[in-house]
Amino acid sequence: MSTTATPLTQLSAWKALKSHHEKIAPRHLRELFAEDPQRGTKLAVEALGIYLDYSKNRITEETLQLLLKLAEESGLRERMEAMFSGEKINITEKRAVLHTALRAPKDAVINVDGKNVVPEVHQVLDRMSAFADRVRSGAWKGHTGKRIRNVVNIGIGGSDLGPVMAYEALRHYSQRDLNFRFVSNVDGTDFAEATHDLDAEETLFIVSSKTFTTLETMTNAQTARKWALDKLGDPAAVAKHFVAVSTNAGEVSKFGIDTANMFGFWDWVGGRYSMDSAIGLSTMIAIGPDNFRAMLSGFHAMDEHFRTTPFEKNLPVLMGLLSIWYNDFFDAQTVAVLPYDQYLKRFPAYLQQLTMESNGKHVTLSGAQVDYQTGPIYWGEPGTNGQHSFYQLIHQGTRLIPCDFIGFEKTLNPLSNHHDLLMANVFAQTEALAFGKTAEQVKAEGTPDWLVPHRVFEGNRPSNTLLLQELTPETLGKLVALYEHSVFTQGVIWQIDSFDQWGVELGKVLAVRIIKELEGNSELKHDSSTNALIQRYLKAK
Ligand SMILES: O=P(O)(O)OC[C@H]1O[C@H](O)[C@H](O)[C@@H](O)[C@@H]1O
Repeated sequence: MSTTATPLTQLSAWKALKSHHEKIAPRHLRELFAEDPQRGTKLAVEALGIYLDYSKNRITEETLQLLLKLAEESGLRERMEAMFSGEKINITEKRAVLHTALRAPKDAVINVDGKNVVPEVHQVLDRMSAFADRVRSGAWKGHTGKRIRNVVNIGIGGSDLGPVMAYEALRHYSQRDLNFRFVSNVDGTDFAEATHDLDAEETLFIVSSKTFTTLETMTNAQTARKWALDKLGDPAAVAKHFVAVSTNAGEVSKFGIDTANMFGFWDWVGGRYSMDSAIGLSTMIAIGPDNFRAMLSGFHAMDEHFRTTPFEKNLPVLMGLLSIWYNDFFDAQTVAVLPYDQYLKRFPAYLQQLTMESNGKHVTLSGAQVDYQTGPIYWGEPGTNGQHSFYQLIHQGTRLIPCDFIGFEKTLNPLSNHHDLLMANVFAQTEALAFGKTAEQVKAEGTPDWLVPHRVFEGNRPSNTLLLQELTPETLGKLVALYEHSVFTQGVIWQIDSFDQWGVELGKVLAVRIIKELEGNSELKHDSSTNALIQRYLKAK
């Protein structure tokens, strides 16, 4: 694959956007809405039951045309095809990027190095389904003959965030007589608190790690093994209480898990794109194979939408382009993701890895230093909690924070008027952010002059509103894939490798060196700060 492209800032659409931005920056959303009474429905798209209202963005028709031209000039269409067809677009690791194959239908053909990967994907899904059914029905017994009541997923990064997010998101659909826990942090507290009330005879550990070498996960897995064997006595118990999810059969056997109890995946699945591979085993046990497959069909529907829909109606492309607009032209540093659904409470955390590990890059595919900003910081909390915490800064602070509001037309828990109150807040927040409140309006309310400036809302603060029908496994699949492809769109435009994560390495290597120093008496050869910190810790130990 060629890595030489016209530098981003030399593209004609980029240059045009630069000067266009000067025209748009002083314009207020109040004026833009006043100029076109249809704006609120014109700048909106609906696809796959997802309604994206992007009218409350600081854009005009011209902005949109220029952004769409930027996507064309960046070769988005070709790069998309390269990804979907299994080209090795992760150039620094020489790997294909095929999370889309994980949700492809059985009869699809997707070749990697001349081999169709789809049959293997479905074989693993079938094995997962059979296993999940046995755990759910109680047919799978622990070592002492008791049925499994607790499922503990041990993993970190992509081997944790997807499973936790999906479990929380789809809790409504989960089998309620099974408990699910997630252990990720190497801090012993995480394991201790997750297991303190569990009976080992009824507990199944899923050790999830793509590489099966990750320090945190291996440490937690060893601790789990000891915890289980201390209570169950017999090393043969491992076979009934531990299964592995990994690409590395060798390390799985070394750990003592029979590869018959291993569910595999492939190096063309990135960790942060792996929740619908075998890494989703805990999700499948929770919601059942049929619901899991419904989730995969949601992912697939969004894949097809992304691949086949013209850019101007393409949800991930539009969202990706809007993110570029604020990040690169307005110098916005962050994006707030605000789901108005308690079940999506871990969605912002999940998105942090997806977006920031993917697009937190400072060189282009050819290794040149970029001279523009790449991935913004993603953050957020579910509404309405965030409103009583950090929204103050979004409304009246000095920074521009584009927001994604996510709401559902129907609730899964219709208690009195809760859902109306929740949704009223979504609509009120986006309205307040966009239109604010002028000094005249504040004065007209009888506010004393000295207080007026404090109570003025400038407005002109942009947001997207995503309105979905109902939170189902299928909808979740669509929503996650929407963000995956938005991240891809942005990475293509920035000309970066969105699929490696070298930035995680240095800290890991240094930690390994320091672990030895904490255990032994070796001489400390760090800088004066690191030396002093380590010495202080060693003294107190
Ligand atoms: O699944 P594992 O191999 O254990 O990796 C877990 C995580 O750790 C790494 O450091 C990467 O930064 C993540 O992308 C990955 O998801």
